[in-house]
Amino acid sequence: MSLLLTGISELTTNDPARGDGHRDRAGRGDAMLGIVRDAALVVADGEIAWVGPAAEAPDADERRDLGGRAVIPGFVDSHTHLVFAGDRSAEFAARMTGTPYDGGGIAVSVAATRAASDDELRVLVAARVAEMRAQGTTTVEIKSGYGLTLDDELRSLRIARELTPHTTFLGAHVVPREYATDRAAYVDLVTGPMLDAVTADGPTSLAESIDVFCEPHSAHAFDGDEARAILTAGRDAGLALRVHGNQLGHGPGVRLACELGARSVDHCTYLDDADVEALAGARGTTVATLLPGVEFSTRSPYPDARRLVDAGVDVALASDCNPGTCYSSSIPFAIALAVREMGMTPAEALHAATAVSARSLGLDRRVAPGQPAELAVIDAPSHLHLAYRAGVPIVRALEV
Ligand SMILES: N=CN[C@@H](CCC(=O)O)C(=O)O
Ligand SMILES: [Zn+2]
Repeated sequence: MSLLLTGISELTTNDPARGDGHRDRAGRGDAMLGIVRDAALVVADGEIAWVGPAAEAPDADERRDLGGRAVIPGFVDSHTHLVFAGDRSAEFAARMTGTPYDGGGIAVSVAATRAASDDELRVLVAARVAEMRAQGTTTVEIKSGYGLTLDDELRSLRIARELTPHTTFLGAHVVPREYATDRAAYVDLVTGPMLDAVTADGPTSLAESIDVFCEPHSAHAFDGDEARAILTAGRDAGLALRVHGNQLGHGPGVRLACELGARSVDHCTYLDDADVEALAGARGTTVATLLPGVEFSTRSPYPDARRLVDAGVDVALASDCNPGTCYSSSIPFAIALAVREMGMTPAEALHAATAVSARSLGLDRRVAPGQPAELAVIDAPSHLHLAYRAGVPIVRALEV
């Protein structure tokens, strides 16, 4: 069964070979979006079968007129912590009156998550994924990290795997309270029995990647040496690497991620020149994933996306949906913050939340024949409205 979608005022393909590209007043272009105006699309068996100008569209079994709306690739949310129970709204309220974030609240979510049943967690995670889809996210990465025992980490990954193939083992989220006086024993547990169990049925059977919260500015997180041990063990076990780095202050996370060939280093809030140079040198391998919902929710300075883009760094945007630093699953919110607060153009922000975040998961997010039909539709004629109409629910996954 094939479906012809017409009435598309603007189709973002993420294929620079398409479209003519436009420049804004500062000379910044949108050629990377590969925009086709007055476009049509044919979808068959869940895949894109044809893309082009409506005037040249072929016939199909069914037709649907989108009434002059814009169509974009579905958002790829490449950084989330959806497997948790409870919330930390009181911690958020305290931050708004000056209490700084230091990662200590993660223990509260660990306790609530351990206490929840499998079915309770399953219902919570499924609802969060549905909430994301209703806002245009069609692909999601989900981390473990609120279990922090072998059994609780495994069940977090199993539940996440029911909803996405893009799962990440984050046993090294923080050192749990029961190991506070013997951090080395916890690193041994993560790099030994936990990692063995995660990869027991084959390297990527339960987790695609391993991640670590590398943050010397938090007493709860891991320093550079601990992070190196965790990441090299994960790499030796066949997992791709992701890093939480440079969130609360300058630190070794970004350079470690670039050195070890991580797919992504996330946060990148505090960067010195050497970090930016390392990221630019790692272009094509390591993506800098910015999470502006975190700076919003922790009252921190926003990362300087303009500096990174101008230096030639691959910059992605993701939500970091989690109960502590950002309980927002909204990629349109992240895009609006990136444009308003971080110096990205609307085109750069959309590209970052689709093509570049996809690359950080090893995916191709172009709208092209043969690609999965992972699309979103905007109740507006162009992608500019994503940031322009901030806070208004105008984008959703396109059901085809
Ligand atoms: N920084 C570490 N992990 C999360 C926060 C988790 C939490 O506070 O519950 C983050 O990406 O910001
Ligand atoms: Zn995170």
